[in-house]
Amino acid sequence: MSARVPRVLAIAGTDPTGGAGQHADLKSIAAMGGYGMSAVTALVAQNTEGVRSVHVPPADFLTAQLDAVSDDVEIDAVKIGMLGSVPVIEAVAGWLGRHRPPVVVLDPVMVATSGGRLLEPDAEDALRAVLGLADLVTPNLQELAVLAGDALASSWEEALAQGHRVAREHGTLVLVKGGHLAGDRTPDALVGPESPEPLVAFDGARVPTDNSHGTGCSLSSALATLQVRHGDWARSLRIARGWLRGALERSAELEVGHGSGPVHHFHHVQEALETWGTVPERFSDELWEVSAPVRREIEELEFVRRLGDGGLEPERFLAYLDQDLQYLDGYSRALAALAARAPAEEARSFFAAGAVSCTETEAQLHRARLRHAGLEGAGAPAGEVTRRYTTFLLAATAAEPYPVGLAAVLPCYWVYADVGRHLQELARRSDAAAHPYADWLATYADEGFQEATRTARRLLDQAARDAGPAVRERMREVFLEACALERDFFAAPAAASRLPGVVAIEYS
Ligand SMILES: Nc1ncnc2c1ncn2[C@@H]1O[C@H](COP(=O)(O)OP(=O)(O)O)[C@@H](O)[C@H]1O
Ligand SMILES: Cc1ncc(COP(=O)(O)O)c(N)n1
Repeated sequence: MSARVPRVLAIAGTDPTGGAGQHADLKSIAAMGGYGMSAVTALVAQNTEGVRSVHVPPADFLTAQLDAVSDDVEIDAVKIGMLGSVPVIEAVAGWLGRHRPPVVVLDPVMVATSGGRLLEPDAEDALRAVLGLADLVTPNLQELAVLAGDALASSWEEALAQGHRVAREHGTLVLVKGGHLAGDRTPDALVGPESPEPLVAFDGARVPTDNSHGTGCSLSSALATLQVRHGDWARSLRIARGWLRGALERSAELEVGHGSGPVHHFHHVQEALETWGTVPERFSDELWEVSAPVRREIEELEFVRRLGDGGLEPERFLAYLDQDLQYLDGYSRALAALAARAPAEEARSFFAAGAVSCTETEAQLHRARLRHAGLEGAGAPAGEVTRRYTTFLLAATAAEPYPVGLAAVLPCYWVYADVGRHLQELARRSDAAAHPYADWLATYADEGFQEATRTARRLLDQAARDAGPAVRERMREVFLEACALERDFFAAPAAASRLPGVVAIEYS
């Protein structure tokens, strides 16, 4: 199975009402996850009620379109629909001879569901002659009879026999379709040249609707796209049938035209659109907004104000650093736990690298500062807030769903980066000739840290998009709880604290 987006070219006529021809093809290709392209064989003035007139541009112009595509784009599959006339059939056959893509599906369009002729009568032989160029041919019952040179099949068994004859004569697979059978069943079967027994057959109840304009076009282009993905016609047909059934069932929602209306190609996207509507474009924007009061409280803390203006007593700063060092130990473990649970490689690498950076870079910087002040790192026992915050992080990252763990670790990046910007601003405004913490504050504004914050935020938005409403609600709760812990952490050194070797400092 190929993970790439299949590049599928539809060679077909037009339908200005968008339900059949290449318009249906492009929608079906996209609906099946492919990238659709189209070359026009004929311009058809038609609607859901009938075909009014057909204009066939010179065959050379079709060749020019086809060459323009194949000279530039690697084509994974071609779906051929309305060909219309002998010169057009020859142009397509000539091009296929030069640029045969791996998958070729031919829908031998002859007459529209609404009744108008789409193939000149003298072109039937020419069309028969090119059937062998296709891997799969998808005639409806009437077209099958013409290709088999027989009368319209009056039963499913007769249709299968005709399908086998066509398959044997042209050495290709034939999809025998039961859409035009009388009765309330719509079977489809794949028949090969070797045996009249179908390679695979599906049956299903007819969807009670008149909106079958473009079903043949839609099914054949969906099959071409799916075949690139799966390389298995039976599997492709199973998927395409399931999708087309939904498109027929939901066709009335479109309210297009007065005749046999089009099918709803993107019925399966409707629900996704409704879900997306409930998720803000960036979930993190919403989190940021609800956390605004806590962030204001942080900015107003005496510790933060004094750190910003440089007036903070060194003992309190060192006590803060000492607790932060112990916090980093827990944070690093939480990031490692999150990395282990990250669903994709990017997030796994990012958080694993974050865990390493906590212990190798940041903790080392803290230790160096503490040593510089004559203290060994992690001198005081972990304070109550430090313990509460790290326990919370470890529980969220290890035991809650991955998006919730991510919401727990994000404030440490984001609130920290934000507080850092605020502190830098305070430092710039302060008249302290030599700000004692200037170099330390500069690390907050470090571009690498800001970039890491942006990445963590993007990963959270990604996780929120894939999560359900209950998980998003929990993400909101946990994010707010982490913001409150950030506040408490900054507030803690405001209390007197004690580090070994430092007099009269007590950390709460
Ligand atoms: N009312 C319906 N209910 C369920 N499936 C249908 C219905 N009408 C057509 N189909 C399916 O649509 C596909 C196109 O079939 P058909 O209508 O025979 O071809 P065409 O559009 O080329 O005339 C087939 O898979 C057929 O089974
Ligand atoms: C340009 C064009 N191509 C094909 C069809 C067949 O449509 P249907 O699938 O309804 O038979 C059509 N009506 N118009």
